[in-house]
Amino acid sequence: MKMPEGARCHAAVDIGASSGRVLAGWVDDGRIRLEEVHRFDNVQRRVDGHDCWDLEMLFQGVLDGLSVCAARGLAPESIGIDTWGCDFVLLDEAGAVVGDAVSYRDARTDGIFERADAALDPAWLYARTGTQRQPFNTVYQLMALRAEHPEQLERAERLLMIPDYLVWRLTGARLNEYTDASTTGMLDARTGEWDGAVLRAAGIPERLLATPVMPGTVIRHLAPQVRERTGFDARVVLPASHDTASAFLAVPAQGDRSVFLSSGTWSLMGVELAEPVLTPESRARNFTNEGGFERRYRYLKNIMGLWMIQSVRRELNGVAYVEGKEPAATAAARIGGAAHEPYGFGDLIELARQAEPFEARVDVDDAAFLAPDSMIEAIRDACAAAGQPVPATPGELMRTIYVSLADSYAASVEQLRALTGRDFEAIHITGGGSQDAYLNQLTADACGLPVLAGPVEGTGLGNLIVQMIAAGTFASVDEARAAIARSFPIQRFDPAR
Ligand SMILES: C[C@H](O)[C@H](O)[C@@H](O)C(=O)CO
Repeated sequence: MKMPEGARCHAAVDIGASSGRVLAGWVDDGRIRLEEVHRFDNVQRRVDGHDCWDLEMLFQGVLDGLSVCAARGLAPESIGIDTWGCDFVLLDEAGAVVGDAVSYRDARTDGIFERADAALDPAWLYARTGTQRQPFNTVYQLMALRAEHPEQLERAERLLMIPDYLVWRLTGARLNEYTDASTTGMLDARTGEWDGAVLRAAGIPERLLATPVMPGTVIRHLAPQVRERTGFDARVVLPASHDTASAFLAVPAQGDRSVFLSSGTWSLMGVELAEPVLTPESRARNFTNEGGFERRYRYLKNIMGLWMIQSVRRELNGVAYVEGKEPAATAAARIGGAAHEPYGFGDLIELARQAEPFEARVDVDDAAFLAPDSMIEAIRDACAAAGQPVPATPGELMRTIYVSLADSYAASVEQLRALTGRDFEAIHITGGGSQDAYLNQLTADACGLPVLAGPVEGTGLGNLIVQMIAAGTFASVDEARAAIARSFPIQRFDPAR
């Protein structure tokens, strides 16, 4: 696709748990155009007994992508970065990284609630922060770090979330962006400021954190050494740095009768609200109140998502999730996996279809599925423990995941109705998972609502529209969403009953 002369180009750096992308985007004749200019791997490695992100690899991937933009004549006027939430980097006074960027799936927070709850009463914490209870929330990761390496917290001067860290590498600005800060479990949900009482109770030094900066803020130009490497200059603008915040912005819905589902490694299902919901009922259902663009709230549930499918696929294909960890092989062999290797996602969907009417259900939100040595065994064990049929083939295993995910979506929609008092007309699914027609149909059937699938580029697109709003191309999120609706195909799935 050729960018017309005079079009204003922006670059979205969008990094997920297994890969990163650099997208160039512009508006042409009222439609948003996108081009993926670069894709790079995001690999975790074992460092000192922990699963860690490779920060250098990520930063080089960003620089490579920006250089490709310039080489293709798509030098952007602004750049925004979004990534997954909860994970962070510590810097010392001189700007050296302290410790490692440990992944949220690392075992350091196993059993953390037993160790943390006395200091951080869960009901008290939820009433202040409105953050769902997940062992990998930044606040719990920091408590685990303090127990293992108190010297690191003492040495550290600043905490940057992963996108903040990359912004710092690009510009030299050390800041904390608001939407990603809201995944930490340390923000006051009402004010959007760091909650001093929570920080003190958790033993986290307040000096680590700076006043959260809102998405849409223009930060700085690229640092001189970065400019030299990329071959152009640009402003770095804060998008909604948490990828889920960006994904929700890209949902082409108007009004408040839609459920949003950002479908990728996680399934993030919820709605946009003007105020947080901090009630005991909301806590009991483990809904989270994450911060969004223009202080809107993303009221949602983190559902285990396509991670279960990705993990089974890796296991069947004998691929390790973390470099340096042996992939589990025996479980794949037990269900006849090796016979068909390598499996693509399309193969697995087809096998699930062929396994119908097999049905077994697991609670996809069970912590047993967060980072098991073998996802295949974890699912089979959960079925056996619940007296369900135990999947014996890759197809039956896939059916179990699909049916269980659709059930979990249906339960979340019911809970959203009860907790928000809203009635819903449709479920909008964005992200890579929106391409899975099999899951879309199961979701429509289980929820009894039409599914509107697309755009596939949820997170990157949301990143771009905040840059476009900052540049004055769109006057509002509603205007940008209307442009998304006319720019990308949306596929409809009606419930069978
Ligand atoms: C830790 C998860 O990645 C996070 O909670 C989720 O919201 C996300 O960032 C999905 O990409």
